[in-house]
Amino acid sequence: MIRECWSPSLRRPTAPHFRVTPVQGHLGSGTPRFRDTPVQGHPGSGTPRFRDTPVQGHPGSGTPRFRDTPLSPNNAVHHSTTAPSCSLCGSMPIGGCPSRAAFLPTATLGHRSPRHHTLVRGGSRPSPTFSARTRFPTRAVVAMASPPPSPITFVTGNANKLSEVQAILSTGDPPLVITSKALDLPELQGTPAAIAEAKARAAVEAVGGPVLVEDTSLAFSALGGLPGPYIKWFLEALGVDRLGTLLAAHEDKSAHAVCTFAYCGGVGQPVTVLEGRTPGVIVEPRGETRFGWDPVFQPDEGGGRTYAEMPAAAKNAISHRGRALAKVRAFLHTGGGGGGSDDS
Ligand SMILES: O=c1nc[nH]c2c1ncn2[C@H]1C[C@H](O)[C@@H](COP(=O)(O)OP(=O)(O)OP(=O)(O)O)O1
Ligand SMILES: [Mg+2]
Repeated sequence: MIRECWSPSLRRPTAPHFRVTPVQGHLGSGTPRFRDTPVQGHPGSGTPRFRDTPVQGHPGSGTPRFRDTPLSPNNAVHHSTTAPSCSLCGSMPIGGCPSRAAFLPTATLGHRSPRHHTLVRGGSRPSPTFSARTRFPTRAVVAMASPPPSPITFVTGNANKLSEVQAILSTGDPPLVITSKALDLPELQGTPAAIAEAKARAAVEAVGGPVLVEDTSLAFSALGGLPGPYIKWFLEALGVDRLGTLLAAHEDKSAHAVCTFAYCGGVGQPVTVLEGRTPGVIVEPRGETRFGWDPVFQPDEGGGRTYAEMPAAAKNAISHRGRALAKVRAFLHTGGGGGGSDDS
């Protein structure tokens, strides 16, 4: 079986730009996954973007590290304000609602850096039910076009990711409706595609319906692609100011940001993986320290600015996340997600 995806700019596709090809026997899942296989004429199709690399189970990966409790509609309204989040990586601490926010011990979150999750506005500790780490706006509803699969839930523990995804999907053509759920899913070691797929499988078990997840990498050319999907831990260990020291001994400061989305329509259904990437260089930090490694990543197409120096819309227009979401939108709106598209 081959599914085909088209450029998002084409409402009625006329020419396939890439194919989403099933791959068997990945991670012992028993069901095929799909990988995004470059074909003729697709930008960046010169080399395969995914490699099938066996992934070993990561200790403790079998279960989510944090539990979450579904919010009632009332809660969703109550939490409609912006939740506090880690100023460095965007992770959201317990109590996304400012009126109920509380401190969460750094160790509980697996964050070793004291700069993470230390500032959370007042309120008491949540009830034991909320051993999950966060509450945050759980409704990311935007205008609905031709409905892809019923509500798609974007599962992430990162408030900054969520807001970028909301902004991109709501302004895109066609717009896409998503809801969201704050869960910190287990992350395996392996390729970005393998990690994203495993996150999707964990997410679909937790949500029970169509889910979208993503995993973000920052790959340094001089280091053979590392930190890659492990950037989160390097960022936490070094802080954004010292991230560049990893390249101190190298002249080549080039890097690329990669966003790997994985979509799964339901429990037991195949996972589709779609990737966006943006090339750039690692520089001394410049701009607002708001989201992860934005201050040290200067995209080649950014006019000399770092991501952190760019307005949100400018970043989204060329970002790894924007590019990946363009593919996600095209995939879903051409019936790839199993929803009611008439494109055949
Ligand atoms: O556009 C971005 N600009 C700057 N930094 C970024 C970006 N996107 C992700 N990041 C950071 C967040 C995390 O430190 C690491 C990715 O790790 P990653 O596991 O994908 O994210 P996460 O754990 O925060 O959220 P999630 O619950 O969706 O896995 O890079
Ligand atoms: Mg993560």
